[in-house]
Amino acid sequence: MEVRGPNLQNDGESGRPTHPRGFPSGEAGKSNHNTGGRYVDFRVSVVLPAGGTGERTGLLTPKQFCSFLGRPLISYTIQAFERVSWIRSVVVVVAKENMDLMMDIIQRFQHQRVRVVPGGSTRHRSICNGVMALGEGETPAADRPEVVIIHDAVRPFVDEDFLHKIATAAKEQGAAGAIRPLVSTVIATTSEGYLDHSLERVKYRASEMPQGFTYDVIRQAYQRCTESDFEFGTECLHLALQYCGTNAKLIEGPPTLWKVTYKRDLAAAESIIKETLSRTACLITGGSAPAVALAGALRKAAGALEMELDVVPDLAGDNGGYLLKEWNFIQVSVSRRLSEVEALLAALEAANRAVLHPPVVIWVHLSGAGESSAGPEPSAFWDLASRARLRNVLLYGLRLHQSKDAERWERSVLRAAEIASALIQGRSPALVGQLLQA
Ligand SMILES: Nc1ccn([C@@H]2O[C@H](COP(=O)(O)OP(=O)(O)OP(=O)(O)O)[C@@H](O)[C@H]2O)c(=O)n1
Ligand SMILES: O=P(O)(O)OC[C@@H](O)[C@@H](O)[C@@H](O)CO
Repeated sequence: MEVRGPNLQNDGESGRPTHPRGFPSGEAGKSNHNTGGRYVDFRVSVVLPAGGTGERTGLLTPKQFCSFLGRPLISYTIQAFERVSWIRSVVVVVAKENMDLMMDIIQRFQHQRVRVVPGGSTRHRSICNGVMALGEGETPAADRPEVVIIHDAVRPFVDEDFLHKIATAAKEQGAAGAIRPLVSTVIATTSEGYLDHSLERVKYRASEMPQGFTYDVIRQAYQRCTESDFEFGTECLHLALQYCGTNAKLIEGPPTLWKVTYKRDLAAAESIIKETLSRTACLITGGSAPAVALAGALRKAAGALEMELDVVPDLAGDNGGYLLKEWNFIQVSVSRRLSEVEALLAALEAANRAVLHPPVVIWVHLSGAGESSAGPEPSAFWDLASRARLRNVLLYGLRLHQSKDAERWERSVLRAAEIASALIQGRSPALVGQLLQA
């Protein structure tokens, strides 16, 4: 039995899944927006095993459902994949008793392209259920993934570049896996608990996730493996080699690929999540051409500052998910009126998240070339920011005058990106309500 999340549908035109931020991915998984221009020309789906109980944390709540800033760990992992527009679908595998909880998380955080299938008594059984779900029933061959990425749901810090390396290598080699240097030496023990021998550490690596496989390889591996594999195995790469003769390409991954296993890992994950909160923002254009043009320039400038901007025209429909997932917003207005940013503040209040962590809102007033660069009454903006501050929202103002001189305009945009990045990183109460000039 599988349960489909909301809108597990295509964009209605091209048959491609829509990007979770409300605009379609390019052809055949080509990305056409802020994913660094990465794309693949084959179909990729993901299986996230999340059916465990997390015994080693010592907590009653399975670690994948432990929350940080009001959001379960698994939601952060799913979003890491949602940001990758060339991934067509995500299958989350959870214990039967957690299916409703998982569906609630998908609905609440408006995750797209996600479906939920029941797990098994072991990790391999859960992964197998996820893999089989990708091709079961009447799924036409043309809709089946060509590559399946398997990634533990409790490894939330995975980036698109590495996913791209794994998926590409899996397509070429049949299988690919992430590895990391060993931190401790591996030793073999005798049955009496003494040292038997130690392994030469330089010859070994830790097998991590994500891993990638062609769909045929991983499906065949699970069709052929034994009950003992299902019960005691921990390595999908081994199954591919043992049962398909497919030797995985091993790719050293970044240190961020670690798995949340013990209670201390949850504290580390929370700290990293908080630290990365200031590296993304949702930029709302309001749909006007000058604002959309500014958004593109700001996104490029912000990228150089290691900040990722997701650009949307508004927060209607699927984009409403930002109110639950994003902590930083940039509202661009070509009018001096504060109505658009007032609407954003009202939506944030309705989402009621500020008690956990103060969201940052930067109102950018873009005055057009040839117009007066006068902004709103400073006192009106100050009053609005003061009211927002009472609701734990940090509102800053930034005025940007569109210059006809291309070089001068480019410098202004870069300065605006630098100021926005500094405001988001700093979250300074002292600058709340100020109308800064880029
Ligand atoms: N029957 C299982 C067991 C594990 N997993 C998933 O496999 C991933 C890695 O496994 P692990 O870290 O061992 O998770 P747990 O089995 O939950 O941890 P523990 O061994 O401490 O109980 C986790 O996302 C876990 O939810 C799964 O889908 N189905
Ligand atoms: O064994 P556990 O279930 O704790 O964790 C799973 C890990 O073994 C697995 O994620 C990697 O080693 C790669 O296979």
